[in-house]
Amino acid sequence: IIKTPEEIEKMRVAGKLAAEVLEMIGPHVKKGVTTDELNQICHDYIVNEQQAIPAPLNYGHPPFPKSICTSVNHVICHGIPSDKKLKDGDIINIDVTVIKDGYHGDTSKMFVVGKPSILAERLIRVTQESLYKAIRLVKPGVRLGDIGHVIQEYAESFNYSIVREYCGHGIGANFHEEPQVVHYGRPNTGEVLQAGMCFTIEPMVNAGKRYSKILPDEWTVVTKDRSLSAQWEHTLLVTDNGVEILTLRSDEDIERVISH
Ligand SMILES: CCc1ccsc1-c1ccc(O)c(O)c1
Ligand SMILES: [Mn+2]
Ligand SMILES: [Mn+2]
Ligand SMILES: [Mn+2]
Repeated sequence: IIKTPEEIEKMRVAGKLAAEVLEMIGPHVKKGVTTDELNQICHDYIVNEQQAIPAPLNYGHPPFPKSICTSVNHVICHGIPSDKKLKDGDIINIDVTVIKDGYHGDTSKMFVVGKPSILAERLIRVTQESLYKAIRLVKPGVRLGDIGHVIQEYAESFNYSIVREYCGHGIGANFHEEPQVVHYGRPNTGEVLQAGMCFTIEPMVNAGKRYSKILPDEWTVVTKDRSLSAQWEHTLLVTDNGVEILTLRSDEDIERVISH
C-alpha cells in the first residue's frame, strides 16, 4: 500500500485529470440539462481530451452502466446518469474516477442548480468542511479512527448523520485498495497512516437519519427518510510530514500541500 516515487508521480497525474473533469463540467450543470448529458460530456472529455479511461464504466456487478456517478438530492451515492432533467433547487454530486497510465484519480463535488435552499447550502458547506477537517489531520502516525471521528463529530454537531455503509478507500493501480476509510470512529483507533499511502476520504452526510437503501436498479443508494444527502471526495497522498491533495481544484480554498 506504500507507493514508490514513480507511482506517486502517476497518482499526481491521474488526480489532476480527475480534478480537471470536475472543473470542466461546472458550467454545464444547469436547469434543464439531463444527468446523462453530463455523463456524455464527461465521458467524451476523459476519453478524447485526456486519453484516459472512466473507471466507473462497467465496474462492479452488475456492471455500472455509465462513466460518472450523478447523485441528486436524497441520493447518497452511485446515482446512475439518466434522462432526468435537473431543476431549480436541485443539489447534485458528480463523482469522477479516471485511470491514466494504470493509476486512478477519484474525486467528487457538490453542484447546486439555480438557488438552493438555505438548508441544502448548509448541508453542502458542512460536508465539505468535514472533509477539510479530516484532510488537515492527515500525516504519518495519525490513525484512521482520528479521521473518522473528526468527520462524525463535526457533522453530528449540526444534527446531521454520517452514512456508514460506504466509505473511503486506498487507491492506486486499483480503484479500491486497503485500507477502508470510514467516516465515523473513535480517536486513537484503527490503522496508522504512513508516508506514501494514497487513499480517498469521501464523507456522505445526511440532513436526516443515517439509514439508506438501494433502489431496484441495484446501484442507486438513497436516504431511507428521503432527506437530502451531500458528499465530497478527494484522493490524498500521505507525505513525510503531512498530506498532499492530489485532486485539488482551482475553486478550493485549502492548500494543496499541508505540512506539520
Ligand atoms: C460507479 C462506481 C462504483 C461502483 C460500485 S462502488 C462505486 C464507486 C463510486 C464512487 C466512488 O468514489 C467509489 O470509490 C466507488
Ligand atoms: Mn469517487
Ligand atoms: Mn471513492
Ligand atoms: Mn446527494
